[in-house]
Amino acid sequence: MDRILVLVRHGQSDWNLKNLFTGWRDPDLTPKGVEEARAAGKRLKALDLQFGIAFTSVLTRAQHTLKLILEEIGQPELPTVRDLALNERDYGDLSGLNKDDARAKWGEEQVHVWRRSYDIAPPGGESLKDTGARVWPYYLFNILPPVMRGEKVLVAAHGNSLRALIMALEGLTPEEILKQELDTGVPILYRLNADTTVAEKKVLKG
Ligand SMILES: O=C(O)[C@@H](CO)OP(=O)(O)O
Repeated sequence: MDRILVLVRHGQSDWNLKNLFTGWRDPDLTPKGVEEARAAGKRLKALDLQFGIAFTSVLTRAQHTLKLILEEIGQPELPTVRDLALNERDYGDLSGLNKDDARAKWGEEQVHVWRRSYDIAPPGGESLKDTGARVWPYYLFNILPPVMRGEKVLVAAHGNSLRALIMALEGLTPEEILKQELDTGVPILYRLNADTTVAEKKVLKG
């Protein structure tokens, strides 16, 4: 039996383009982001996967990406669950600020720690560890069961909520997850073993 899980970060958002901390704010995709999402759909279509269920966050950029992928693969009516457990890491007080302005104000090093450290949260926001504390149980109780039943599962979410998920899925250490960057609109296909560990990982880049 195939146990297939596909993770995809949303296409470029308006605030990715403007270089703003986004978190739980809700910008839509740019035209480039729309293209990235459609291209992701085309790459998945070429694999001829019939998905059984999709999961996404409550944020527009992830839902829009999912909608475009589902159109491309010819499954626009796929049952979809939306949950804020999959939302982007909450950037707290940094939300809406320009990333270069933040570096000028607080310094390169501090901003890097806020963006990529495992357990240091930006002021008023979540660390990756905090994000994992909501993503991991959601994965275990909601996403993993259909995968293990053989339904192919598609998850459209965000850079840091997916980094948290990947950390658990691949058993990465806090040091290893620091270096993991996810491209917008690039699906990652996992095939799982019967014991839920990863048998195979493919990054579906154009
Ligand atoms: O702004 C955000 O919410 C995220 C993702 O775009 O940014 P970062 O690259 O700092 O994790």
